Amino acid sequence: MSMARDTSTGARSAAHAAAGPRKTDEPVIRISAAVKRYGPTLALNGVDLEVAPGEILGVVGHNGAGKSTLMRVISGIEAADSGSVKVGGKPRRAREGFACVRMAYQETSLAPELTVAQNIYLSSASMLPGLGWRQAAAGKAVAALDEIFPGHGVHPGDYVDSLSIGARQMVEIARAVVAEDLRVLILDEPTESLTRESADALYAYVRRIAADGVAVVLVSHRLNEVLSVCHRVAVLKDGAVVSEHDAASIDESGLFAEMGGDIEARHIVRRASTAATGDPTVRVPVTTVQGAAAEIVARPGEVIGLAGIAGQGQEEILERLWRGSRGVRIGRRRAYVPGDRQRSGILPLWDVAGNLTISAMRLYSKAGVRSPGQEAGLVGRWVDRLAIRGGAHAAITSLSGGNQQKVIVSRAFASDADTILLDDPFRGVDVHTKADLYGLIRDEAERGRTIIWYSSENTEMAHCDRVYVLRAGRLAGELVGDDIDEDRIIAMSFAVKEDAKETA
Ligand SMILES: Nc1ncnc2c1ncn2[C@@H]1O[C@H](COP(=O)(O)OP(=O)(O)OP(=O)(O)O)[C@@H](O)[C@H]1O
Repeated sequence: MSMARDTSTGARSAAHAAAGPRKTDEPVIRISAAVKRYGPTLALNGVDLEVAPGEILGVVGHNGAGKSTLMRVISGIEAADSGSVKVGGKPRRAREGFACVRMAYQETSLAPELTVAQNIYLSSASMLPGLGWRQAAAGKAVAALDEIFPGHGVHPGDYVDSLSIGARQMVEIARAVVAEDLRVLILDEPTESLTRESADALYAYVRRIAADGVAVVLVSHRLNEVLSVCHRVAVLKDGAVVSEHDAASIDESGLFAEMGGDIEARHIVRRASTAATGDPTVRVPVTTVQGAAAEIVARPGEVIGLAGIAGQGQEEILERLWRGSRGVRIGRRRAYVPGDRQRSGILPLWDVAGNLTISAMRLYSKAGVRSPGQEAGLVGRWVDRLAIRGGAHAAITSLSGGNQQKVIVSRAFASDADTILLDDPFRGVDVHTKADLYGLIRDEAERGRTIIWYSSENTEMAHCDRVYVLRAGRLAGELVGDDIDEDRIIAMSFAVKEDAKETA
């Protein structure tokens, strides 16, 4: 169960002690001057990159820098418009792409209405028998999941749609490694939805296969994880590799600076609420870990955090608030920002403007007649405010993952909601943008809005005025103001003896 990121130096030195790239071998990936355009967007602008067998390469860069595009080109799903891309010394074959490259996607590529085993079959049919494929696929699925994520709890007969976002991510990774001749494994933001234990298990697996000679390319906004796990890091900016480093020779600040970010933005600047006033307008009855009746409350102008180990009831509280379930008190004007943009976030057939204004349309129409001018103004303001790369009229699906998430956040804040519910909304958003979003949350609270925010990143909770820590669906304690820090949240998430004191 996850709570925080592994920043331990122990993990880092262990990684660097692991077998490294095989310098004597030919690079397994060799890219020079790769260019890729999507209409007017130059997604790759002359990429040069080499990766050796057994090497773990980190690729970092801001939202829209071109990371996912580069990964699609390395896997051969898409061809570069120009330049040379070779894997295993050979160019891409039009239909197959690069057969020895497998990729686990940021947005899982699984078919939601099929089972885990059926999904494994779909992506690995060539290595499974025609007769008895069902059992063979189930066997492969279990073997891969057991090897990477011991104790995963996923059954091959489970329908993907019924799985949690974390379990789907595990299946996505397992699907990728079931391959006949795996020489390159690409992991695109693999840990955004994983618990800390699962992330650790994944990285242990990555080190094992790298030691066996598989090249691994890890794309992540979690710079601490990249530095812990990778041998080398390439920084991508505006579609080009602007620098490459041995992981041991650079730190997070250095990488961040090269990505083009403001280094200060990484540091949490707590801004205490000055706007929180009056009686609570939001009330949710809960039970404490000792079994007593209690309430989670929020006032206008407050930023309230829901914290603890993932899956301890935080999302259920948001859902009760969103639905206005029995016993819950909340105003009618409320907006919800999902973390799972694939399942409940984007409207894939609409453009950015449509996705952004859907909740605010009522505000900009008179007697049912819409006002395109006002809507365009609203969209323009939010596209500028959050620097949504792609602009108002781009198809939402053409945006990078992080930019799609910005649109969903904007949608909620652009509405007239006075309570905003945030369900771990910043997955896949780069560090710099996150800092902007923290500022946005605080500004909107100052305007009198109530923000209720679940985050699986405990460090983010320092932006809240008060934090409720949950354990096994119950309230384990409350932290206020400067007392909110990761250590206390973790202590409350696990504490048993101190419960009486915490919730007194
Ligand atoms: N299919 C597509 N159609 C049009 N534009 C695209 C498409 N895919 C990517 N782009 C554009 O190419 C640029 C690079 O996108 P890409 O997804 O590679 O960025 P990224 O670095 O992976 O971002 P993130 O960190 O947000 O996932 C963006 O401006 C994006 O809007």
